[in-house]
Amino acid sequence: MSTVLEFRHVSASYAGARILQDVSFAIEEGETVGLVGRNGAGKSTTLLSVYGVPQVTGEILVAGKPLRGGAHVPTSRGVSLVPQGKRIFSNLTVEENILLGRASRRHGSWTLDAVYDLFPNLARGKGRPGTSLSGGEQQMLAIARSLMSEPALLMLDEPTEGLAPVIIDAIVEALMEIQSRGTALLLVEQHIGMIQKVAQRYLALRSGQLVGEGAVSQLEDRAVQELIAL
Ligand SMILES: Nc1ncnc2c1ncn2[C@@H]1O[C@H](COP(=O)(O)OP(=O)(O)OP(=O)(O)O)[C@@H](O)[C@H]1O
Repeated sequence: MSTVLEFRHVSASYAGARILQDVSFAIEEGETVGLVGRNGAGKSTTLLSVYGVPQVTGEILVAGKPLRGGAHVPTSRGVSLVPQGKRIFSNLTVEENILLGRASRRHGSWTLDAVYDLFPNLARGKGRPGTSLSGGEQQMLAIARSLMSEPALLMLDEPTEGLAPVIIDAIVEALMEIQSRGTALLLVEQHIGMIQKVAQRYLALRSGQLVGEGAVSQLEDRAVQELIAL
């Protein structure tokens, strides 16, 4: 099995303030990993480190090779981020927003038809402005856009934040479908239930340090819950 993303002794800071400290982990092809921890633990910073948003030391490897260069590099090598806040463009239609994801196109099976099969609501609203969709549909749109780059690893930053339970169920189902096609997922979520449904393994951050990792079944353990203060 090969590694899609690896952090080796990664530290990250914003304007000299250290946020992540000596974080090391690896994500294998096709697996789903939940990244948990309380507010401010450094979960988003971990995802953004792949794009060089904070200042990073240590080594980040994508598909086994060290990452260097511009922000497009992770995407062209198979890592895509669905950011917190979705970043849907209001001046573009739903379909135009989806097609933006093709900028770094690799070979694969995520065509427009395939993402419309996954999210039929997007097909029905494809001519509408992206931001006219509901919050849940905009989240689906952000996921669809990322899939167009044919990621080997899709990273999602709190994809269910602020969504109703019925929409969360639809997102869970879609993530399971994406997973069944062999895409690895790195999922930042406050909803532990969501991680338990979708992920096989968890990584726990506290104050910028990796303080635990293991099978998701261990998230029930009192000791683990106390560690990450869920
Ligand atoms: N652009 C930035 N400049 C300076 N500090 C930042 C910046 N972004 C995040 N931080 C700080 O880094 C720390 C970690 O934030 P981060 O967003 O990674 O945490 P998180 O675990 O994702 O939390 P949340 O669940 O609240 O999103 C916080 O103290 C935050 O204030």
